[in-house]
Amino acid sequence: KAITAMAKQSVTLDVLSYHASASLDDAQRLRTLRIPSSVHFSLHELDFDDIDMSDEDTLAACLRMFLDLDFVERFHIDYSVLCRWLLSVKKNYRNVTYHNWRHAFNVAQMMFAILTETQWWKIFGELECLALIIGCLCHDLDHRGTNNSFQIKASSPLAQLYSTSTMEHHHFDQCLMILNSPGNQILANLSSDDYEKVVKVLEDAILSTDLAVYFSKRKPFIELVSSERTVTPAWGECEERRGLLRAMLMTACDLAAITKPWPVERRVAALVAGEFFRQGDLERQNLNLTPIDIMNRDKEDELPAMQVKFIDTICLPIYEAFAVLSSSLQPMLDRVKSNRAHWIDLASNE
Ligand SMILES: CCCOc1ccc(S(=O)(=O)N2CCN(C)CC2)cc1-c1nc(CC)cc(=O)[nH]1
Repeated sequence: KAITAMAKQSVTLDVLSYHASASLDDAQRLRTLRIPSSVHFSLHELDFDDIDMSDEDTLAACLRMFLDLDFVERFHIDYSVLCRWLLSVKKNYRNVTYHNWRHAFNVAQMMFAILTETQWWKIFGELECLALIIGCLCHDLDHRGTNNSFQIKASSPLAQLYSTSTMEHHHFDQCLMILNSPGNQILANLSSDDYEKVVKVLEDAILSTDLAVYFSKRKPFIELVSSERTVTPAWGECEERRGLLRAMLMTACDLAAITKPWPVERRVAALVAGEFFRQGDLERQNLNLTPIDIMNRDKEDELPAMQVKFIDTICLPIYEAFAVLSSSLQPMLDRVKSNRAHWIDLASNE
């Protein structure tokens, strides 16, 4: 108990020292920006690509999402606080190859696009939509570019704090810390009842991005989809069904690069590979371990075959289920299949 408390203390100090709130003039500048429309930013598009956007554009696009989902009015969010909160969230992503601010931003945009294109925002209601968007923006906060098994193998301070879903618990911790930091409290004007509901949904959403949790929830979700075939208004009254759909939505948005046009998928896969290979290097150098294949630079030419396995075992089941639930999501499934064909092509050319 004492050890855990000390570990928490030392990690918290380490994390607090890292936790940086946005500077006042950054927030002031963002505050005075004119915010273009969601059409200008293509925020409703399922094939969205952030490559041509500046960091400032991504922040303006987040403000646009909050404005269009009516969060600012409905939850009386102070606009300056929202600007500072967005900057603080962005600042607490590290400069790693893949799990950085751009990844979080893309996940949030995909959530916005799916909730609006399917009209499922009506099923979840404003509170749960607010939690989902905040959850997407915060779901990988302070990621170090290494996965849960690395934390355990390195017996990192985070692994001493959380033995399961190690990183995801840390991302949630960081999310709460920023939400409770002075000048960043975007939920300050929620009733305590609403605040508690948002935080509960937020925790479930962020913890759902651990693929281990996805594997445990996927079977009941697929059974629900095959019996229900569509999301009816009745789901609005069923906490269990909404919880399952929220969890699957987080995974679908987290892995959505696989559903994007080939130029996007191949670019993002290179970032994922870069981060995996760096972890493999760390495992060799620091832990004196031989990395698993996906993180082993020496097996780089097997990457296309790995992507095919990733698509078959993890991606196709969830995007097939979503295409059944809503025909507006069919283009995502179609692109997963065409990306699979590209990876097969590259795998056979080795
Ligand atoms: C691109 C570099 C290789 O990337 C992969 C290699 C293998 C597998 S896997 O499905 O076999 N599997 C996943 C679960 N692990 C525990 C064991 C390995 C997944 C990926 C992959 N993951 C993501 C999510 C971060 C994105 C992405 O594009 N590709």
